[in-house]
Order: sequence, then C-alpha cells, then structure tokens
Amino acid sequence: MTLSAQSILDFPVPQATHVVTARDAMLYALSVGYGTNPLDENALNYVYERDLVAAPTLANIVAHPGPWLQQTGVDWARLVHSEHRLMIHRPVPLDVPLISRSRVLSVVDRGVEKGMFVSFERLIATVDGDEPIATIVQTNACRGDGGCGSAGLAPEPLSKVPDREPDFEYNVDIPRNAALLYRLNGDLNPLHVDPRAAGSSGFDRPILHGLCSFGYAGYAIVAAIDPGMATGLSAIAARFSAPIFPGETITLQMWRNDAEIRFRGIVASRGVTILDNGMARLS
Ligand SMILES: CCCCCCC[C@@H](O)CC(=O)SCCNC(=O)CCNC(=O)[C@H](O)C(C)(C)COP(=O)(O)OP(=O)(O)OC[C@H]1O[C@@H](n2cnc3c(N)ncnc32)[C@H](O)[C@@H]1OP(=O)(O)O
Repeated sequence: MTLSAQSILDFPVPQATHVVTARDAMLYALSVGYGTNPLDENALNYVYERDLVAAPTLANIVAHPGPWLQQTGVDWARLVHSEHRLMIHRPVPLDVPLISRSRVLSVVDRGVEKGMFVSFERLIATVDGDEPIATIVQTNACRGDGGCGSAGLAPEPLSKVPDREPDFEYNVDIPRNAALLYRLNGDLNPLHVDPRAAGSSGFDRPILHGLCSFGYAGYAIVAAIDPGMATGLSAIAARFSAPIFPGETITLQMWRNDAEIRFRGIVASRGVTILDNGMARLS
C-alpha cells in the first residue's frame, strides 16, 4: 500500500469487542499503582473482588483495535505513543459486552526527518443499548514516516501547565517489572520488554508503555488529593514528552483549580519531563 496522508485518514480502523472481567479490572489496577495501600477500604475496591469497581483509566485498555497503523504501511517499530486524552462517561462495567468504534482524525506531516503525528478517536459503548462509556483520542508519533502530506483536523493542542510553582507534588515509584505486568493488559509491543526490539526502535533499553505512566498519573492524582481514593475522574489527558524507564520515580507536579488539575510528570534523577500539558478533571 502506498503511504499517503489520505490513505491513512481513510483507513477503516477495525471495530473491537471486549468483555472486561473482574480479573482484567484487578490486573489493570495493580499494573498502574492501585493496591499500594490496600489497607484503605476504598483503595481495596479497585483490586479486590468484593465491591470491585473499575479504576478510572481502565477504559484505555478496553476494546483497543490493536496495531492497526501497521497495516497502513507505517513503520511500526519507530512508532511511539505521543499524546492521549480520555473522557470518561461512566465507569467501565464488568462482564458486559463492550464495543469500540474508531476513526482516524488527522495526519500531521513533519517531514522525513521528524515523521508524522497520527491521531485517532475511539468511542467505547455497550453492545446492547449503545450506552457511551468513554471517548479516547490517541496520537501516535510515527518517527519513521513523514513527507506524505497532512490530512484531517488535528485535535486542539493541550495547553501548557501554569508558569508558577506547583500547588503540590506526589512521588510515584514505577516498579522495575512495570512493563512486564502492564503488557498483560493487552499491549504486547516488544518495545517495552525486549532489548533487541528497543534497539531497533532507536532506544538503548526498553521504554515503559505510555498508557502505563498515564494510568499511574491517574492513580497518583487521586491518591494525592484524596488518600481515601474515593474521588473519581471524568477526564484525563497528557503528552508523552519523553520516554520513561521501568524502575524510575515520577514526581507528579500538580496545579489545582477547583475540579480541574493540571499536571506534569518529571523524572528528577534524569532531569526530564516525561508527562506534560496534563489535565485531569475530578468527579
Ligand atoms: C493493544 C495494542 C496497543 C497499541 C498501541 C501501541 C503503542 C505503544 O505500545 C507505544 C508506546 O507506549 S511508546 C511509549 C510512550 N511514548 C513515549 O515514550 C514517547 C515520548 N516522547 C517523545 O519521544 C517525543 O516527545 C516525540 C518523539 C513524540 C516528539 O519529539 P520531537 O519530534 O522532538 O518533538 P518536539 O520538537 O519536541 O516538538 C515540536 C512540536 O511537535 C508537537 N509535539 C511534540 N511532542 C509531542 C507529543 N508527545 N505529542 C503530540 N505532539 C507533540 C508539538 O506541536 C510541538 O510543539 P510545542 O512543543 O511547541 O507544542
């Protein structure tokens, strides 16, 4: 297939179905930090089958259409997840058939040196009744492609975090086995675990899944604001501005304006911002 912005824009992203089990929900929650303090009654609700509820960011792994961009001719090994937005309409129900319908929103060409950004939207709903569960906009940086033109309407840029000291900070330790655990949610991209695959993608070691650090951010924002973990999220979005490696500590810097939290994630040991332009809405 000839790679062109229009052919990517027109690509029929496959629909996907998914029934999320209690085990899926508990695995996901554990893989993004929940259960660190299981003595708290509310925190236990995400990781224990009694009164189990889905972690707010669980929709990210529901009915993902898989590595469909590979089928358009994009160099999959050079692709990284670059931005993610999740709007939560209701918590992911367990043991209920769910479906995702996706469409490509935009291709932004940055030339052969830089590659291109491809954004797509995924709507998740119940199969019976078509009740909306979540709307997700994912942007991938296709670093090995570019020069094929732009098409479609790119999402509005996420705005920058405030230019002042953060209102509060929260450290979150990413376990050394985080990618090995997170991949069991369905993203088996070898970039995250296999040193050879990481090498062919241009990294000197495997990098963490973007959606793993994103899930940790969702967990940490709630944990920082409400140690009882009873607060929900109705939206969360961020830019993956640099890779993070399993075993590192993210310092989440947060600015609060009522129900809206702006955030940034820093790996202080390397002096690198790994999550930027973050926004979360409490519910
Ligand atoms: C179940 C099946 C699942 C299938 C999914 C599988 C996919 C996953 O497995 C893959 C992953 O999880 S990869 C891991 C997570 N992602 C990363 O680690 C990427 C980290 N980011 C980078 O490397 C660079 O920011 C990079 C490369 C993204 C961009 O860096 P540069 O090219 O140097 O850009 P820069 O010059 O800094 O910025 C110029 C302008 O480009 C835009 N931009 C920059 N970074 C962006 C980003 N991350 N997202 C969106 N847009 C971005 C901006 O317009 C920017 O201008 P400005 O800074 O003024 O806004």
